[in-house]
Amino acid sequence: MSDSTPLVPVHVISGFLGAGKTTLLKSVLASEAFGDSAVLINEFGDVGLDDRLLGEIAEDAVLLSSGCVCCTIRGELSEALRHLLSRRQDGEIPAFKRIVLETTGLADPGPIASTITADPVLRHHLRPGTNLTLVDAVNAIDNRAQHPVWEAQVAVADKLVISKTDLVDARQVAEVQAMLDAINPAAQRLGVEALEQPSNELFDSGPHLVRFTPGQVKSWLGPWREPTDSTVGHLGSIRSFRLGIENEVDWTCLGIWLSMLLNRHGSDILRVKGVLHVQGDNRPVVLHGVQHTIHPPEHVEAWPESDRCSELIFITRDIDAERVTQSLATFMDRVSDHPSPRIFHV
Ligand SMILES: Nc1nc2c(ncn2[C@@H]2O[C@H](COP(=O)(O)OP(=O)(O)OP(=O)(O)O)[C@@H](O)[C@H]2O)c(=O)[nH]1
Repeated sequence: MSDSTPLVPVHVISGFLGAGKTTLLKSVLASEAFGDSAVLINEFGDVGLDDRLLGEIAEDAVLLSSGCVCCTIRGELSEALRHLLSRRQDGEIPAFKRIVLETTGLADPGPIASTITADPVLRHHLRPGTNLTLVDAVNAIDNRAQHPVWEAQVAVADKLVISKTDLVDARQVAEVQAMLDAINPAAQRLGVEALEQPSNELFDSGPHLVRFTPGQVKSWLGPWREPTDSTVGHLGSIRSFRLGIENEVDWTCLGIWLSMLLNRHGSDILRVKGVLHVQGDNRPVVLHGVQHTIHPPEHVEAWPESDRCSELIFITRDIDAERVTQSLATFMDRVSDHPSPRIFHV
């Protein structure tokens, strides 16, 4: 486990067609806070409309007046990322501190993390960053009903922003918010001002970037909102739940169980986040994963005095809390040499 890393984060702007991704990217590019970014736009089809909207962008990476490097992905993401790195290495483009990737509106951003971590070259230079998902307030309810990828985009988000709130009434915004609470209660919510005046807050999440004070340790898991009765009715197949683990956790045992779970059900475990009290370790360990990928666990400075209970948050498709709780409890019981902790879900 490493405490700090020089790897360049790859942040992802996701959201269904027309949600406002390019509009946000334009604000990002105009903002001084993001002057040292490389921007990748993943276009669907042959004609890159967004790059025309952003200005004249050639197929190869170009330097924008903002100081950012921008290019369009025509082939595989891994190739585009390698190309960007080799051009940086050769001094053809300036060094950059982050990569911002705008996906197509039809993309599931989940596999992007594993594209980076599974590639032996990319993982030496890059790491997955923040998944930011835009949700169009006008069309969210219909999009959810008709396009399963909409739910996947919401489920993997670290941060969610509702766009176009100016075009709907307060009741509709509240309904969209409730829907998001039901799917991904742990994602941080940013207000619409985050789109107009982008700040570092857009892409700051992840254990890698933040040095927590003890009081903030659990806050990394995000604000947990209990789904209300009115939202539970239309949860669909995606659900979220929290596992609490009392007493210290046998890290080896938990690691094996999680690998087995993801190996078998990875495509249905959309997101896992956790803060763990590991046996023999005084510092909290944070863990996060997206689908098949679990990122290397990292230490956080210290626990708050009052609460050392481990927590894992799951967002799953067609897998319920009872099953996961039972599976972990049984595995710990049979495999761990240490007394089994009490495991419960909420
Ligand atoms: N009224 C209003 N319009 C918005 C807002 N955000 C984006 N738009 C408009 O919505 C339209 C689509 O925005 P884009 O930024 O192109 O959306 P996108 O997600 O990049 O779209 P695709 O590339 O097709 O997936 C544009 O006309 C934007 O000006 C918003 O918050 N309010």
